Amino acid sequence: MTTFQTIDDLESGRRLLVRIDVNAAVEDGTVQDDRRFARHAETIRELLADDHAVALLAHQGRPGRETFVSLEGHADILADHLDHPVAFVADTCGDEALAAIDDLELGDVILLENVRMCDGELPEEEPDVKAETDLVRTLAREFDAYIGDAYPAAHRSHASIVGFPQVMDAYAGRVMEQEYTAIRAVRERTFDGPVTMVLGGTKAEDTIPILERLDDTVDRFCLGGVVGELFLRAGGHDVGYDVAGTALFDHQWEDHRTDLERILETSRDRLFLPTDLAYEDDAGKRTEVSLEGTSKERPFLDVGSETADRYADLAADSAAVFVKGALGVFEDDRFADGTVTVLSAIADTDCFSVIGGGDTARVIELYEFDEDDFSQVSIAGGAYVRALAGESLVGIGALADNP
Ligand SMILES: Nc1ncnc2c1ncn2[C@@H]1O[C@H](COP(=O)(O)OP(=O)(O)OP(=O)(O)O)[C@@H](O)[C@H]1O
Ligand SMILES: O=C(O)[C@H](O)COP(=O)(O)O
Repeated sequence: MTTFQTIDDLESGRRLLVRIDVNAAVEDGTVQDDRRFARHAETIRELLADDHAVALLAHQGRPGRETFVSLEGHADILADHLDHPVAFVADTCGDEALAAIDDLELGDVILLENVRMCDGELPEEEPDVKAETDLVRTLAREFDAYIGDAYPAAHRSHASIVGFPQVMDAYAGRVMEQEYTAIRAVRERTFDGPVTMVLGGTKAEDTIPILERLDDTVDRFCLGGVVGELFLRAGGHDVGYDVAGTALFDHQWEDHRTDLERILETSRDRLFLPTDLAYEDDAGKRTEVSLEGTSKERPFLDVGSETADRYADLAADSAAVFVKGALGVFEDDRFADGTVTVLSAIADTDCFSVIGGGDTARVIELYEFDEDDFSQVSIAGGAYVRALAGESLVGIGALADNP
């Protein structure tokens, strides 16, 4: 078992650099979901109770995307959860940040600007390369210790995840510790009956390794969302094309076509694909169409009800169900039916269930599911499924290697 120091091992009254992950859905510049904030607030609250000074480091979105915004609003949300001031600093490792860090006193919390605005944070590189970045070299000397709490980003070999533990005393925060322990326990379980995985969402790069690596654990994969459409396209159907300028489909098709076609060929008996899809008609209403009636001129935004019912039956008949990624654009309630139907079936049975995905976990709140109806809800997406598939996460490895 991987072992790392946790915040239980910290002496009180230290100056701490704490990497959290409050990356959230953002619309028109505003954060739409506070689940990750609530979880990290637990770690920060404990650190404050032990009289530490806390500087938070976090990211939001990726350069070039609409969700790549400042963390100013995030500081307010965090302060609400903590019921304690969180001062936002509009700089990450320049003079303004260093001045704010200099002023930091025990019991204070500051949030530094989006770390992905800093040179050196991206791209993914080896930890020793990341340790040499200006970001790490500059901030490391300002603190007594680094706390790695960003479990949802623990699969990314970025400077703020793997660089600091190379050069600083490092500890896991509560989110890192709890999510790691919970997924590890799931991996060790065996189930008396079929195991089903519902895979949707937008990221083929997260889904493809799961399909390959969970081959002997999962008996059936129910596919939907953008990923499901890409598989349908690999099977020769007229879906999975960029028709609304999103660059969600065609780029992923170019990058992953060979894998999609190969997996479809080799795992056909385990893959369940949509047999109908839903779209917005000219009157703005949800309309469903069977696969024979699809056209590449139209965006599909959800699986149809025949597919949703079939997936719900498979889930209800399972000993365990894992969910990653939504089956449709659930943020629009016209296209939430697929995801909500399947989650309702899972909630209504007593199978073991894990719901993961930073966006997907939002469905629970938006559609008023009771979290207790699921065995576990992870705030992570890519990290959760990689860990479930037995991959080691670089962010965990970095904390474990810390002397
Ligand atoms: N057909 C579709 N077209 C466009 N977007 C879709 C479609 N189906 C699902 N989505 C979108 O997929 C998103 C969830 O996918 P994502 O890959 O971000 O999954 P996640 O695992 O929940 O999150 P993360 O990996 O970021 O933690 C939702 O916001 C939903 O709107
Ligand atoms: O939301 C996530 O999955 C993590 O914060 C990682 O974000 P990324 O996929 O942009 O690296």
